[in-house]
Amino acid sequence: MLARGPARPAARLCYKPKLSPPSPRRADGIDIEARPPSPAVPDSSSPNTSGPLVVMESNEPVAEAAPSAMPLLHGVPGAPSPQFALLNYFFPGFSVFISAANAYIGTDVNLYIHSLIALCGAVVVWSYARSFVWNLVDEHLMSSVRIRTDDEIYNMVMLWLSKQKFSQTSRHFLANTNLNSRSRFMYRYNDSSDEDDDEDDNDEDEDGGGETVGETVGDANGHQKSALHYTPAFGSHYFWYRGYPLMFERHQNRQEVNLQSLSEREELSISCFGRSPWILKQLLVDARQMHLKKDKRKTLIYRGNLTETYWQRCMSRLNRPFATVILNEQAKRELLDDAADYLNPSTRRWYANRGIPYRRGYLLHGPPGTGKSSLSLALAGYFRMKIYIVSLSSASATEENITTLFNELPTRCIVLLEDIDSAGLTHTREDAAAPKAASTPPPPPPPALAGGGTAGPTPPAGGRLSLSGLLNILDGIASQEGRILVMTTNHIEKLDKALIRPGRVDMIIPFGLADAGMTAAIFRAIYAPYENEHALLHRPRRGKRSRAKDVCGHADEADQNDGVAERLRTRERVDGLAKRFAANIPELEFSPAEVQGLLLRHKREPERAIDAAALWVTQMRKERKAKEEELEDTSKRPKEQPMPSDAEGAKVEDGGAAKASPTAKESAAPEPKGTADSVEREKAAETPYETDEDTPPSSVDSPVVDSKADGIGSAKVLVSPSEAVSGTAADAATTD
Ligand SMILES: Nc1ncnc2c1ncn2[C@@H]1O[C@H](COP(=O)(O)OP(=O)(O)OP(=O)(O)O)[C@@H](O)[C@H]1O
Repeated sequence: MLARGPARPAARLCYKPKLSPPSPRRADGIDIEARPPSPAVPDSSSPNTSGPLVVMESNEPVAEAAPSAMPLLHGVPGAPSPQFALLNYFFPGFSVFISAANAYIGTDVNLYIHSLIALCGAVVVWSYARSFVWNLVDEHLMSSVRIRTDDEIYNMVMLWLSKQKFSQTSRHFLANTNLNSRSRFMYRYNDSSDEDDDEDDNDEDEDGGGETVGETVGDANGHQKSALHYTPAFGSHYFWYRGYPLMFERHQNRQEVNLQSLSEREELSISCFGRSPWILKQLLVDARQMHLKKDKRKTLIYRGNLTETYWQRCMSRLNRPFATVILNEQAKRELLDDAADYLNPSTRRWYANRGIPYRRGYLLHGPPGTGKSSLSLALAGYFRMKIYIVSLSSASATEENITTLFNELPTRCIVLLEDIDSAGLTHTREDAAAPKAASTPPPPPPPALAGGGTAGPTPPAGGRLSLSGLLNILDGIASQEGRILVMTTNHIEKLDKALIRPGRVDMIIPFGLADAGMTAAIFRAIYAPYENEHALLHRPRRGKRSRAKDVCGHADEADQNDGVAERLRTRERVDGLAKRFAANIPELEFSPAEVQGLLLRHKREPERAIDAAALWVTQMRKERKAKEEELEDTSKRPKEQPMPSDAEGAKVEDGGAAKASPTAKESAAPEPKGTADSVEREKAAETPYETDEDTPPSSVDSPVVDSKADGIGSAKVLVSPSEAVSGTAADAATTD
């Protein structure tokens, strides 16, 4: 449709020539007009402007709506307006946006360019101003604390955070199965067994009605998987703490560019308003207490890493109740009283006033498997002390290393030196290396020491710890005060008098083989039901399936309804059975550990344990006899055979001399494997199965070697396959 008329001559005069022929896209890429060129539009260059004006009506609005979009208004035809070009330069795609707005909304955004530029400027200025003001506020009106991953406080704060509501509800969060720092500086404090804590945490939550923190998941077999903990993601998070608004920030520390993973490079900070940081300190105290509470029911065990000379936290065990260590009641009471008196805060001053070094030492001695380590652990748990174990028979146990370790000990702790007789301290290295060492008793201590003097034998070559070195570490002038030293040995007679003189050892506690009373007590400890477990006894024999269920800890309804009365009845019955069992075991012939081994094979069937006792005794005796004969053969052999090679000698030199001493129990001679007792004796003889590869193969029926049941020391302990599934029953029964 064409129109002729004088309605808008100016518009036509001005625009038509420039729009003809209209181009869908200009040289600068800006869409101006999407309409097809109109053949009726006269050429602007044509001088014939007086001719009839034929204009497409549809072009009119374009001519009117476009002026601001038309850059030629500003001069050079086809050139974009400066603002337009600038915006397009800084915001690629801006022109597309403008065109789209033009085409679809009919709005000319160019009209608002100035406003837009002003807005952008305002935003930039605001962001700068805001950060400037915020920095000022932060610096002068706020307090903050930074927490790095290489300090234990990180673990504490993370635990605390994971229990806060804002962590639970945060939309951006990190899920962790292990909250502890991965920093290599911190790794030493980490404890793989802490995963077990989840169960305890949940218990506490149930008790205290606290927030749900971890979600421990059990599989069909009742095995617990690690709990999930949620902590706020990287960035800033705001929360309320004791009525104060606080800000938690989690940063990635980009300056530390190394091969560590992301979580190792993070840093936490918590800020509060006000110039006083007391609320932050309060928060840290809370976090610390929560962390300590987590370990409240645990005994923390540290092991001396002699290569890198630091104490490595190797595990935490539920406190072992003192009552579960079967020992002469009077001896136990005396030990407890003595330790309690020593640890009393006023005692330290008492010692200091009299110039007496504030130290206490106990020596526990007796045959293997009689409860020495168990008592040490129970003592640590009773007084809530950490236990530090160091192996003096290690090749890296030099005087310097041990001194460094002892200097790092906290003031209140238990230091455990296990099997001190086997540390090779009573003789020089040269003596120990002598080929006869494997078959002859060690030489008597040098005369200088026999009288209790502190001068030791010649320091061994290679920097190994000497007796005098150890004595200096234990109570030399530079040695630390405040700790309790516990030494255990199977051969008190081998120890130098200097080592066990009063002042170094203040109480000697003997442990013995099981008498009737002990045997009955062990029986009761295993079969008596505890409040937190369903009765194991007197279940009607059921199908395989239901028995398997019990093993996995699923209590059936009847078990759940077991009341106090039933427990009492069961205990009475167990008492009677215990007496019967004790009557079947000869007194002072077997160690408590050996008796416990037998019972653990029938841990849900006390009657069967009683029935099996007689046969077990016969087998044990047979095995012992066979072992003694082998031992005799072995002891005769050196006379007929050539001397051992250098390599064998070196083994003995590495602390093996005492282990190879020719007593029936401790002989290193090969023995038939496969029974609990033979493996127990392997433990006693400290057969050096250091790695899994070295572990002898075990059949289904034979016990397997696992980490030590009492969790102390690196020595291996023996558990039956069923124990391997459900844990050490005796120990489980004794947990609080
Ligand atoms: N007197 C005891 N009371 C309770 N349990 C005992 C006793 N003796 C041994 N046991 C049990 O036997 C196992 C081994 O005990 P423990 O390690 O304490 O013996 P030990 O005397 O330290 O042995 P070793 O001299 O070989 O180190 C543990 O599971 C422990 O529960």
